[in-house]
Amino acid sequence: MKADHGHRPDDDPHRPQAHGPFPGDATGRGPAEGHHSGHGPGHGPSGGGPAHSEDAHHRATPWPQARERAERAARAVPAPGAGTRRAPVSLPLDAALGLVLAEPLAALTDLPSFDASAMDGWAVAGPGPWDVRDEGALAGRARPEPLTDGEAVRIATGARIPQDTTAVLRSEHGRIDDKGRLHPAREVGHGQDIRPRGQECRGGEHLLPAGALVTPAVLGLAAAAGYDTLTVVPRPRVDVLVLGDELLAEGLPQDGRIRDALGPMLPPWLRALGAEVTTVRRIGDDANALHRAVSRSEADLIVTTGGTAAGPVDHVHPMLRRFGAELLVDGVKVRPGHPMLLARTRKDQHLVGLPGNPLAAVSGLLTLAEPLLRTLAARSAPEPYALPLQSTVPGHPYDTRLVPVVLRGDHAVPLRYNGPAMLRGVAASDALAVVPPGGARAGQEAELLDLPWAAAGIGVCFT
Ligand SMILES: Nc1nc2c(c(=O)[nH]1)N[C@H]1C(S)=C(S)[C@@H](COP(=O)(O)OP(=O)(O)OC[C@H]3O[C@@H](n4cnc5c(N)ncnc54)[C@H](O)[C@@H]3O)O[C@H]1N2
Ligand code: MOO
Repeated sequence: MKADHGHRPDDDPHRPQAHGPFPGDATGRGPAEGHHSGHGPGHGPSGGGPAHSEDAHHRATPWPQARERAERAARAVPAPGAGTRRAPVSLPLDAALGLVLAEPLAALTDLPSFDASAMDGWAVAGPGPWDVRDEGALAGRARPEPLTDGEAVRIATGARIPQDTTAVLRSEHGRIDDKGRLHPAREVGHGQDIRPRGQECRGGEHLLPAGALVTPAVLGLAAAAGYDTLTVVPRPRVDVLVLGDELLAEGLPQDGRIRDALGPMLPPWLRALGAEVTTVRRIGDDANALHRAVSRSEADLIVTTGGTAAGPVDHVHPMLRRFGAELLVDGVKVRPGHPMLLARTRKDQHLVGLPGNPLAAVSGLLTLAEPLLRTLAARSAPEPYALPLQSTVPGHPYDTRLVPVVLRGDHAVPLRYNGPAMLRGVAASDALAVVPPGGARAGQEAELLDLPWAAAGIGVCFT
């Protein structure tokens, strides 16, 4: 399929910009690289096979709707009670990081669970000066003896307050005279520097709602509130099937064969999107192997790469037909990545077909796999945000473009090397800018899709 798709981008009348630098684009564009913006189905005599006819283009879903459909598809998976969607699981705290609470986090105790000192100093009873007891109260010790009026006892931050304490005097605010009596350097208010039991919450109180993301702070709160395990929505399971006979797993590209870029890229990216990657298989251009792999898969989502177009060995559409799968999205009005697709293979299983061109595959990942996985994992959508573009980005006449950008101050700087077969731009980028049909001028705001590691760092988002 890779030898010749029969497309000739340069012939395309809808190509919005010739090769060459973007007007006003400081970063320019990669050498001799188009974004295939116009080699859409049915344009010109070399427009491709039947799957790429005018019809195919009309069938294609506008980009925003494609994302909504992917979300809706996940919402339509029947709830766990019906025996399909995976039931919530109880996991030790550290294993729950990055997942979503399946039930509200209710405090298992009052917090603090006893009246405690907020400062190092003395617990005092009544107005000073006070007689100081010999023995002090340290954090973590059992209940200290009650104080009597006019008495003080050394106390550490976090230690239990003796009964009848009226305040804590900070160590820097007290002075002991030569007779061993404690004098306040300033007035001490009633209850000062005492953290009363239940100040943060009462036992049973809801601290966080179901649906909250388990962050490191949530793990801390859960531990403080008495939890050893958390009940969370399990990660959706994803099987990745990499198609293409031309792909090499190692060494230098040679003899017309190229390195598989998606096998190494997709599993960690999918994990960053909250998935558990259960299988990664390279299955060449073998229609039967593809059929077998799909029929055996028990994953919530199957992701295939390549084979979405209409070449002689593009097996994804025929395989889906053979399965009687329901095509929910068959092509999207987005560049790169327009042949991407979403199908329902079973009532509790979906398939996202990513195009083989690597940046087109990224586009499909963010357009279809991200909303689907996010919704299956019960995570909320990131707040949409936009920044002005530092330079003009030409658009496709009808389709949305996704363009790698770096974020510099309050601007998004479009990157070169953004062609569908290139990863050089996206590898250096922080986000993809959503460029509407017709393009965007310098200074115009563009919606941004953050790459999952851009804000959080690799260590955080890949756990
Ligand atoms: N007649 C037409 N041909 C094509 C059209 C079209 O509209 N009409 N669309 C083009 C577009 S756009 C894309 S994108 C590709 C999508 O094709 P497939 O999904 O069938 O992908 P392949 O043909 O298998 O591969 C395309 C390209 O990507 C390379 N590739 C594939 N897998 C990998 C991988 N794992 N790592 C690195 N590179 C990979 C492959 O060698 C090809 O060069 O179709 C166009 N054709
Ligand atoms: O331009 Mo294709 O849409 O590379 O994905």
